[in-house]
Parts: sequence; structure tokens; C-alpha cells
Amino acid sequence: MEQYQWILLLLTIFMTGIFFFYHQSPTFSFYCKMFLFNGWIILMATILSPCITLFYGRRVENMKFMHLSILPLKNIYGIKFMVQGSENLNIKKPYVIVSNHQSCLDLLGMLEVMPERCVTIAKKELLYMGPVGWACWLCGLIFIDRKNKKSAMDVMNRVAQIMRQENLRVWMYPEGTRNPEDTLLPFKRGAFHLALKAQVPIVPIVTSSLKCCYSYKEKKLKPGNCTIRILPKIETQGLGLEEVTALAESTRKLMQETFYEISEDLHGEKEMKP
Ligand SMILES: CCCCCCCCCCCCCCCC(=O)SCCNC(=O)CCNC(=O)[C@H](O)C(C)(C)COP(=O)(O)OP(=O)(O)OC[C@H]1O[C@@H](n2cnc3c(N)ncnc32)[C@H](O)[C@@H]1OP(=O)(O)O
Ligand SMILES: CCCCCCCC/C=C\CCCCCCCC(=O)OC[C@@H](O)COP(=O)(O)O
Repeated sequence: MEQYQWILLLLTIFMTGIFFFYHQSPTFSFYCKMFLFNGWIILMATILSPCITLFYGRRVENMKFMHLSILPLKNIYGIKFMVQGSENLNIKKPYVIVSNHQSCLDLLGMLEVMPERCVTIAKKELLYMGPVGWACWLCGLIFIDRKNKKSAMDVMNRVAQIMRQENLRVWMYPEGTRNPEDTLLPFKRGAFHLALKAQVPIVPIVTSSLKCCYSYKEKKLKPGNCTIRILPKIETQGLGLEEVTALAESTRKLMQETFYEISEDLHGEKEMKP
């Protein structure tokens, strides 16, 4: 046999093996799907970042490229988001969005409803993920070092100063990390300090339980329907920094109740856990 025929034969055996295991093993198929999910993001970031750098540089409007390039994943995986309360985002001025964070699929939900001129606060580790970090930086994401409280607060305080000047909306995950459980984690205070310092409203956005489509523990990634509910804005004008804790707690309570209400598989859960 010629060398190329050997290569073709080996490739066929390899692909048949992949196909076989994909259908035999749910764990293997889960890892294949996750590989495709991350691979798609890396590919898009690698293709688009040099072009964006060349033509536009760093600016918040580049978010639309992230939107266009990442949303096909929603169709590839058959994940549908039903959005409720879109009218609550008809606010011309800056505001802070706080949202629950269950898994990497939140990226799809976030891009589904994200308003114009909106930046996300992200962990600085994302910046070091090669082309993905570069793409995030180009889209204006703001990075904080969660291990260095002082530097994180300095960054947040600078954001509070510029968000009104530059008419920015800021998207934050006040749980501070991914949380696949049904009870929201205690909220970090950064988002509330930001809203009070900038004297801008807070808009809570709740995504229903993603367990119908995704569970890392169960190695599950499958099509499903989720709900995203955008709640009415919470005004902060006139409130002082001494209200931060109360504001964080009442917002968390409201979001937890909404989470139970819109998560079909959790109907019946009424009691707030601590
Ligand atoms: C084009 C191609 C496509 C490519 C495509 C790529 C796709 C790429 C996907 C992107 C998508 C990103 C998605 C990322 C999503 C995440 O990375 S989530 C993780 C990062 N985000 C966060 O952590 C935000 C939430 N964290 C916070 O807000 C935290 O408060 C901070 C600012 C980090 C500080 O952390 P901490 O010290 O642990 O916080 P905390 O317990 O809140 O506060 C401690 C004390 O400091 C006080 N404090 C807090 N903040 C302040 C402040 N600013 N001023 C004064 N005092 C303050 C508190 O009031 C509290 O005081 P006490 O009550 O103890 O008296
Ligand atoms: C030379 C560099 C090598 C590059 C390697 C690149 C590997 C990048 C792999 C996949 C990129 C996918 C990025 C998806 C980002 C989804 C956002 C997200 O979910 O971030 C997690 C963050 O909210 C909370 O983090 P933790 O739950 O605290 O953890």
C-alpha cells in the first residue's frame, strides 16, 4: 500500500472509533461536545482577534462580534432561551446587571440578552487564555484579580467613575464563581458598591436552572429550553454605602425566588435556604 493509503486507513479506523465510542459512552460524547464548545470559542477568537485589532482596536462595540460568533453554539447544541421582561432593559442611562452564574452555558444566555454598550467583569485568569483572552480584552471586558481584594476594589472603583462618563452598562456575576447548585451563593458586594458609588440602578437577570441541558457532574449536555427573566430595575439614587449589605441580600432573595419560579424542575421549592 502507498503511504497515503495507510494514512487514510488509519484515519478511517480512528474516525470509526470516535463514532463508536460517541454512541456507546455518554461520558465520551459529553467530552466531545465540550471539546467542540471550547474549540469553537478558541477558533472564533483566533480568527477574529487579529482582524478586530487591525480594524477597530479595543472598544465595547466589539461585543457584537462575540455575539455573532458565539451564538451559533446555541443552535448547534439545541439550547433555546425564552426571554421574559425585555422591556425592563429599556433604560437609556448606565446601570449594573447582576445575574446568576451556573456554568459555561451562561455565556450563551448573557449574549442573548446583553444590551448595547455593556461590559462584563471577569476573572483575570481569562485574560491569559491566549486568543480567548485577547478577544475578551478587545471586547472591553474588565478583569479583576479575585485573590487580590485591594486591586479588585480599585478596578471596580475606577469602573464606578467611568461608567457614567462613558455611558456603560456593567454585567456582573455577584456569586463570583460558577455555582451549579439550586441555592444561589451569598452575594459578593462589588456590584452593589459599584451601583451605589455610580448612583445607577441595578437590573437583576435570572436564568432558570440549566440542569435540563447541562450537568458536569452527570456528564450531560443536551438540547433543552431555559428561561431568562429580566426583573425591573432597583433604584439606588439617594442610597448610601451603608445600605450595601441590605441591598445585596434583598437582591439575592428576589433572584432566588425568581430562580425557583422559572426553573421547571424545581417547582415546589419554596423555602429560602440560608
Ligand atoms: C470575538 C470572539 C469571541 C471570543 C469569546 C470569548 C468568550 C469569553 C467569555 C466571556 C464571559 C466572561 C464571564 C466571566 C465571568 C467571571 O469571570 S465571574 C468571576 C469574576 N467576577 C466576580 O468575582 C464579580 C463578583 N465579585 C465581587 O464583586 C467582589 O466583591 C470583589 C470585588 C471581587 C471583591 O472580592 P471579596 O473581597 O471576596 O468581596 P466581598 O465579600 O464582596 O467584600 C469584602 C468586603 O469588601 C467590601 N467591598 C467590596 N467591594 C468594595 C468596593 N468596591 N469598595 C469598597 N469596599 C468594597 C465589602 O462591602 C465587604 O465589606 P464587609 O461587609 O466585610 O465590611
Ligand atoms: C497559550 C494559552 C493557551 C490557551 C488555552 C485556552 C483554553 C481556553 C478554553 C476554552 C475557552 C472557553 C472560555 C469560555 C468562558 C466562559 C466564561 C466562564 O464561565 O468563566 C468562568 C468564570 O465565570 C468563573 O470562573 P470559576 O467558576 O470561578 O472558575
